[in-house]
Amino acid sequence: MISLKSVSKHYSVDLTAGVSDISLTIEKGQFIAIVGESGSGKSTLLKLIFGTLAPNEGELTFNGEHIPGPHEKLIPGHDSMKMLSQDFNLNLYAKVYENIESMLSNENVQEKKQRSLDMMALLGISELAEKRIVELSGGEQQRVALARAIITRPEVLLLDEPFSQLDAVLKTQFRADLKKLGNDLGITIIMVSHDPVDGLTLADKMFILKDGRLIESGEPVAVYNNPLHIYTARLLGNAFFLPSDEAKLMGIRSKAQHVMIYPEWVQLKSTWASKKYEIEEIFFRGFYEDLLLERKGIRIHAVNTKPGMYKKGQGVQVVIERWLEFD
Ligand SMILES: Nc1ncnc2c1ncn2[C@@H]1O[C@H](COP(=O)(O)OP(=O)(O)OP(=O)(O)O)[C@@H](O)[C@H]1O
Repeated sequence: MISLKSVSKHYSVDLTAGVSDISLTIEKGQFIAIVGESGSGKSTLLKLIFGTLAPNEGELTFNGEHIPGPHEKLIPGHDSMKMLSQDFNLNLYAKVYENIESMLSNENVQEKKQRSLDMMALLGISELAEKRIVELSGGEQQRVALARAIITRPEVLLLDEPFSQLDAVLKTQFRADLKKLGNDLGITIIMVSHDPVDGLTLADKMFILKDGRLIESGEPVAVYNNPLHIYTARLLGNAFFLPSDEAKLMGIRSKAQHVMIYPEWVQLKSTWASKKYEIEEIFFRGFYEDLLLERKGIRIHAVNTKPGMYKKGQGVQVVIERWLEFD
């Protein structure tokens, strides 16, 4: 439904910045995460899709029709899409329900009221209806902004760093809200986030950007477990990398330059293939421990899901069950 063919956008001040030669498709109802390090072109890509930036080259279509750029429309931004940006764009001194209702036309006042009530109920903010925006917390404001964005039933919701204002608890809640909304309303959601966990937990498909280029894409589980690039592995997980000579000392034979291992691939168990390591440090992480293990001067990490089981300095038998090779 959204299609980009060889799309490039370069900013005149810096011709290396922006995005280059991006081709992709997004299906109706998909939850998409655009992930990449800072400056990789995530926001640029989002604005191109919305139509608030025009490409220098290539073509963008929505349901088969050209996406008009900012110079082709009186009010830039596609009519069937809504962008929820980091500055919530709320009327601070108006009440919550007024902020939400103001998105709808006055043609049918009764329907307008009902839709606004339904939307507040859906997002769990009904009890805030009569409060003014200035009286709300950042997380509550974010929900009102989301209600405003989706009350007009856009086909596509674009989110630029939607969790930036939220603490850990609210973030988890808001993630769940978004996932539910996508499912319940069938909205296509395209989210830009610098936190890979957002993409891994929410997205049906991830697009990985590096230096303005789309270097890989796919379902989160596939991209996480079989990244094509070191960059992606570094971005998505707590992967650690060993040069092949060090990997050899761990019992891993590889012709590639680097071996990449996720801590969860390191198993603490004794088999014919296990090697002895010393627990150099234990980092408590709540429901699990991150163990720093050392063998012949080389350090690796392991996940221990039974905190308290091991002591610092203890020797343990370790099997590295899986690794990936990169040149
Ligand atoms: N209006 C602009 N004028 C000039 N250069 C720009 C402009 N907007 C973005 N850029 C440059 O284009 C590149 C990509 O920027 P973009 O904001 O798309 O990246 P991003 O991945 O969203 O970054 P971040 O995670 O830091 O928000 C960066 O090098 C940035 O400096």
